[in-house]
Amino acid sequence: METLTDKILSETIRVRPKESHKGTYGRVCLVGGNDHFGGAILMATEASVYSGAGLNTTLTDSSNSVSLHARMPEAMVADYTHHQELVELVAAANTVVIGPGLGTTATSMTVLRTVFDTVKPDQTLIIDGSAITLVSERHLSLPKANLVFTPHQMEWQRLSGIKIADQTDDANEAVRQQLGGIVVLKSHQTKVYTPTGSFLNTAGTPAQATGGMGDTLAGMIGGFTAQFADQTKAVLAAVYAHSAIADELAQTQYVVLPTQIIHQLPRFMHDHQH
Ligand SMILES: NC(=O)C1=CN([C@@H]2O[C@H](COP(=O)(O)OP(=O)(O)OC[C@H]3O[C@@H](n4cnc5c(N)ncnc54)[C@H](O)[C@@H]3O)[C@@H](O)[C@H]2O)[C@@H](O)CC1
Ligand SMILES: Nc1ncnc2c1ncn2[C@@H]1O[C@H](COP(=O)(O)OP(=O)(O)O)[C@@H](O)[C@H]1O
Ligand SMILES: [Mg+2]
Repeated sequence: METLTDKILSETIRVRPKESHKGTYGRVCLVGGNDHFGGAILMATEASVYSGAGLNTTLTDSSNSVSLHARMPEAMVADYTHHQELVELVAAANTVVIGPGLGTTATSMTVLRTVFDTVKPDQTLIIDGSAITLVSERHLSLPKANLVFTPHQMEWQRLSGIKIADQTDDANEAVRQQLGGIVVLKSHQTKVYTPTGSFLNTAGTPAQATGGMGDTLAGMIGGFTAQFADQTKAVLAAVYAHSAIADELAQTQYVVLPTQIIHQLPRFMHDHQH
């Protein structure tokens, strides 16, 4: 297993060409946030915006619309129960993030099915949080797309059937092969299983153990994959940057909040562009 270092940042985060516009930096569609978990999709969206994705649209419960706009006028917002709008916005995206705060109700399931039925093989689909739980419990078949799963250990237990104590590299990689795509197995030492090898993230700190930290990572992976061509490197760079920023902040902070990581992103990416 390879260890992730700063190198992945300079290999991935490109100096922006002068001749470019918002369309150059990708469209991200973020789907989630029910009437109880609005904060999750808010953090995912903010992470994608601050990572530099050119256009960001959030599909969520209508009760989250005002708070989302108030925090992030940069993002567009639509109601995820409007079927046609959901289909059109998902179809127009380069990257789709589904799951942060989506919940596991009948509405959550309808939204997830619509997204799975709409995505195409050239799109990147990040499956996080409740979406992983729904896929596991309802045995949903997965769409053909560049799939990125971002489970924590309990969500991986649900999805893979491997108990946390038995989550060895060989067992995890075997299930990744069945699923296809990339698996970001989140823990105090996150491991990323990809078709081209496995990677260990030694960055990160217990100061990160706060609700919303994974929602933030999902949004960052959205922003990075929409902008940077090599999808595997984009995922690895997002995973590393998320923890490396937390390590910087933890030098002087007891806890690091997800939104604090988000607000460091433009500065951190500036310092590591190549
Ligand atoms: N502000 C918000 O709106 C928040 C919404 N959230 C959303 O809530 C939904 C449910 O997600 P949860 O993860 O809370 O619930 P889950 O029930 O999926 O997982 C949490 C359980 O897994 C256990 N666990 C074992 N190993 C773990 C590990 N390495 N990391 C994390 N947990 C581990 C925990 O102890 C806990 O019992 C998701 O859609 C998520 O996006 C959470 O992200 C919390 C914040
Ligand atoms: N002790 C820890 N050390 C390093 N990273 C941690 C630690 N605890 C949590 N994290 C990181 O925080 C994130 C938690 O993700 P997740 O459990 O999905 O959070 P949420 O769903 O609440 O947003 C992951 O990226 C994980 O690696
Ligand atoms: Mg999570």
